[in-house]
Amino acid sequence: MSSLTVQALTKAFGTTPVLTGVDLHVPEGSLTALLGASGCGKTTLLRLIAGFDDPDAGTVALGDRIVAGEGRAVAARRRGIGFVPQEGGLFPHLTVAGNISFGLPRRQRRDGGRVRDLLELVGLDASLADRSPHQLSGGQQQRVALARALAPAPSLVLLDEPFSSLDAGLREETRQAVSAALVASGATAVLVTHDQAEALSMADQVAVLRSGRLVQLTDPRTLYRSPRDLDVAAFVGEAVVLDADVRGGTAHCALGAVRCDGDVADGPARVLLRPEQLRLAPSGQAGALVARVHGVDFYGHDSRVRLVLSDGATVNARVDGADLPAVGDDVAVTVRGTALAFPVDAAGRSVPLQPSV
Ligand SMILES: Nc1ncnc2c1ncn2[C@@H]1O[C@H](COP(=O)(O)OP(=O)(O)OP(=O)(O)O)[C@@H](O)[C@H]1O
Repeated sequence: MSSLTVQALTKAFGTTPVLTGVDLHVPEGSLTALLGASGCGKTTLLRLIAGFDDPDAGTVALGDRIVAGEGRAVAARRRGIGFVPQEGGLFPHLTVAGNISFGLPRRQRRDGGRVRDLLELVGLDASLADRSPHQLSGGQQQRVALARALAPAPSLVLLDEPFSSLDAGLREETRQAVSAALVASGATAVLVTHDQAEALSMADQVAVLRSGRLVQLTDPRTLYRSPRDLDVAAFVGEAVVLDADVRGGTAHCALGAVRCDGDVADGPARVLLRPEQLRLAPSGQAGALVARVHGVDFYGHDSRVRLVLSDGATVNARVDGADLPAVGDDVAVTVRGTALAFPVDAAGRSVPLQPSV
């Protein structure tokens, strides 16, 4: 396995820029999720890394070997990159074993032990080796596709929205199996997704792309807790955003006085909280702010309670437990933990806390 380093990568289709100056380093043996809205350039970046397309400028390197840019354009099949497409892309006329051993040298193809090891790696029973792809579930097909990609011990594995065609239950189970297989094989991997839960739960680091630019690259916890701007905040989870006046590190907003993270300048700001930071109790609690419930969405494991604050602002709280308030109830709201404050400029826009990557 190798590390992956992308530097100043730029690509346009005709006159439309699709990627602009993307810098990305994926350490050896780690998984990076490329996260972004539809059309932001995720697949294009993956294709440039794989060698299916050439960049206009910038470089792609596997370890210290440049495979694209600076006058080099190593062919896709010579990059030693494994690829897992959206819907498996298994060869329908080959068995599972035939698919997995397809990219192996002829001598190794007859080695049944290698296929069994790879099936075990992706959490599938060896008895599936003789089946045809159409005799497998969608999740099993994706695991076979990963086994096929890992078979020739590639320097890098690219996964292009590999779970998007699976239903919710199968998706979670397949994600866990794929994660475990990637870790066990020590693979360096890049996963394209527009699903924030997938990115946060699977990746060592998340690269957030917006309009062809990398706007933030960090570990999942930091991304969720300290997004660089409010758009990233809303993209990686539900956000409670309120206008505030910051004084001495405390934000005064419709939820009362809330301590801010880090050093924050005094002045107008927009503060970010997450819905799970809001605690609800029966109204009448001394000193607590009162809000009216105008909706409850029950999910089983937890619920979203939609609230209207006294100034008319609407916010969502995520609460667990079966003892939920009813629509129309007044509840006391307290805030747990700190808020992230984004200063507001003269035009009333919130200012990012960090430059783009
Ligand atoms: N071959 C092409 N020719 C012209 N435009 C293209 C080509 N491939 C992609 N694009 C455009 O480049 C932009 C980025 O596309 P890309 O497929 O990389 O986005 P994406 O983030 O992967 O989107 P999605 O999540 O919907 O797959 C889009 O506006 C798309 O229309």
